[in-house]
Amino acid sequence: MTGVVKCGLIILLFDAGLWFSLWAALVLYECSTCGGLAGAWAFGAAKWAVLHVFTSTLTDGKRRAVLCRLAALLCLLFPVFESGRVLVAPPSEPYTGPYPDLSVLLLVSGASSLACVVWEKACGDGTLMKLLVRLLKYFKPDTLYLIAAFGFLILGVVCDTFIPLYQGNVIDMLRGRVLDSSFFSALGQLALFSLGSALFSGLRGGIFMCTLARLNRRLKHLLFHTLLQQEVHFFEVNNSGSLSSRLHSDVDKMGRTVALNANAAVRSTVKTFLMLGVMLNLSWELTVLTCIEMPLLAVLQSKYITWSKHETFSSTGQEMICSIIRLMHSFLFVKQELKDQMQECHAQNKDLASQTVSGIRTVRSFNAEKEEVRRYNEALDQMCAVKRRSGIYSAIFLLLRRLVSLGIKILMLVKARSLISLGQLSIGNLVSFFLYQKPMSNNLRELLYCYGETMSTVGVISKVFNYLDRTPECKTAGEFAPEKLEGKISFRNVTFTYPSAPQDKPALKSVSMEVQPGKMTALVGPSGGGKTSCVSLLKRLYEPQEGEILLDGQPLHQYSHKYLHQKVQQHIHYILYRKCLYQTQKRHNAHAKTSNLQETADIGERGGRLSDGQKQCIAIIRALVRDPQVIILDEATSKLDVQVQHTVLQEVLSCGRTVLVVAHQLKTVEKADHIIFIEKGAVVEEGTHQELMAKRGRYYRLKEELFS
Ligand SMILES: Nc1ncnc2c1ncn2[C@@H]1O[C@H](COP(=O)(O)OP(=O)(O)OP(=O)(O)O)[C@@H](O)[C@H]1O
Repeated sequence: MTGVVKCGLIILLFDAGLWFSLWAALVLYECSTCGGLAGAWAFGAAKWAVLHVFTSTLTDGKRRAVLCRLAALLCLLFPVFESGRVLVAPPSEPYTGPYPDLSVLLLVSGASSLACVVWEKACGDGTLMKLLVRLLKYFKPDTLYLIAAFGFLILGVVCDTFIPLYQGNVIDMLRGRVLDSSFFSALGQLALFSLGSALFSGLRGGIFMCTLARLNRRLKHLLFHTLLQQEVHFFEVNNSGSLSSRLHSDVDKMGRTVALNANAAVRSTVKTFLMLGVMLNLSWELTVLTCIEMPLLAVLQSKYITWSKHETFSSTGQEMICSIIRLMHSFLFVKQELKDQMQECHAQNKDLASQTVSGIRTVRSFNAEKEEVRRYNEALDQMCAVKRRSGIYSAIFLLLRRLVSLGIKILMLVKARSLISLGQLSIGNLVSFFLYQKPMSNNLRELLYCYGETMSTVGVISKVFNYLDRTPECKTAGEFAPEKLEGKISFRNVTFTYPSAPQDKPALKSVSMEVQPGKMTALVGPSGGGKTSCVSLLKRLYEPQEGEILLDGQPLHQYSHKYLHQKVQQHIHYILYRKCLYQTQKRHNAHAKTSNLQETADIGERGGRLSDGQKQCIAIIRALVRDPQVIILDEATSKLDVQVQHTVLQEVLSCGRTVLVVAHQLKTVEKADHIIFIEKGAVVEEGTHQELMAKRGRYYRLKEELFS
């Protein structure tokens, strides 16, 4: 048992002692009255002062917020409740003050402890509250909608609350000899409240849904925008699946949690208090019996949790108090856990099926159909097992819940019989009470469910906020955008290590090279030499750790982002829409000459119905659409035949463009004005094809190796 729980119990006992002292004094001095409401408040205030000192002594002066809250509740709940009761439903005899009543003591102690536990578990270290407050700020543009929705919610709840009361009144009137006019007026009021409830609930629901849709749109837009600002390395360490899940399911979930749960929590809280007031007014004895049902169900639930973890009903020997403390937190959590598992299984199954279908060519070539079916079967079995567990859970819990409800109902009927025979309760009142009982339990259950749901989204909300708060780790672009660009590129002592690679394994080591404007320069070398890394740096996908890259003598990062990416283009196999293809086709006749693509042709998903050569043609021509001054071709023509390669290169080299070619086919680069040989991240040799062949160095040997 934790120290705080021990202290809490001692405070509860001490408070009970103070109550008993008051009652003993009343008996001793034969007082029939104790100052009425003023007496209740004076007793509460005096008790608060004593409990405050006692709590400080107990905790050696260390202020424990939870214990202070408990002391305050123990002292103030009673006078607040009594004042409300006397003001709302004045008793027939004058109120005498704090009277000796054990049920009052138990009720106050129980309600205070429960409130503290719920507060402690719900707010904990304040993380949840901070996250929720931040999330609520995103609702700011919809403040008016929210005010309207909550207004309708409260009106709907008030109407809802009075329906059973009027139903009971109408039933009472059916039995007695009452005037037609009173009967019809009660019926009219009942109809009015029912209509009001339906109308306000409908309006509330509609406005909440609209607000939620607007919030989702806002959050998704913001998150998508933030994600697209991140550096490339971010996308290397976060896979696309998890980012897309953040963007879609997580944002939906967090919006839904706050909007719907806040809606449900406010509705249930207001309803609970209103109903509790009416029920206490009808019969406090029956109300106490009703309130016992929920904690009992919670105990059953916690027992089930123990059973589901150890697969046995045997007692774990845990102390009762500890399990009660954990109770509120764990209530409905098995269900939540199973729900999470089920979602995970769904996602896995979906992922597996879509991976297999999209990679059907690979599956077929490896004759892996049977293996894929087996894997899918395994995933389905897992899903079945979770569903079975969930089914067993539901069946057991439903049975126990029904038994508890039945037991409580029998007790209530026995008590109601004696109250009716004593003339303290009418049949109509009893019917009203029963009509309140079920919604009351539902409200409490809904409150706990909202709490569970909100707790389960803490992780989701903080993950989304982490992404929203993330500042990209790349240099911000400058504003430089000259009218004329020659296209001269210089690498000066560039050293670069990929963020995800070990620091002692640089991809480029002190690379210095020049790409002359209006000329074709080729980067060649063995695989993994560093050619693509040069291209990535030129496109500012990464920043070099040392050295600099200049474009027409200006550091790359000084250029405006838009300008740089308009003027320096790389062909990329990035098939988006067919529309894009035909825009391209209109501007470049070369497309018609090279790709043989018909306007009506369906290119399939991600251009799956195009040949590799056609894809390369489209990629090059699309890069040309923006009329760049510098064009990068990284293995861009490897799938084209010699004739088409020639047409494409002619098109690319027209208009005095600077062309940087990366190719393994040395035939392609022979025509280049300048060839740079890169190996192990360093420039090994450079010159024209003839110069390098005459030199008989690495270029010559690579060509010989390829030829042989
Ligand atoms: N995203 C990355 N993260 C970490 N290391 C990388 C990454 N991309 C490339 N590398 C490493 O950097 C080195 C240079 O790779 P690069 O892609 O530039 O070579 P390349 O010459 O273009 O090879 P290829 O001709 O096969 O395309 C290699 O050792 C490679 O493993």
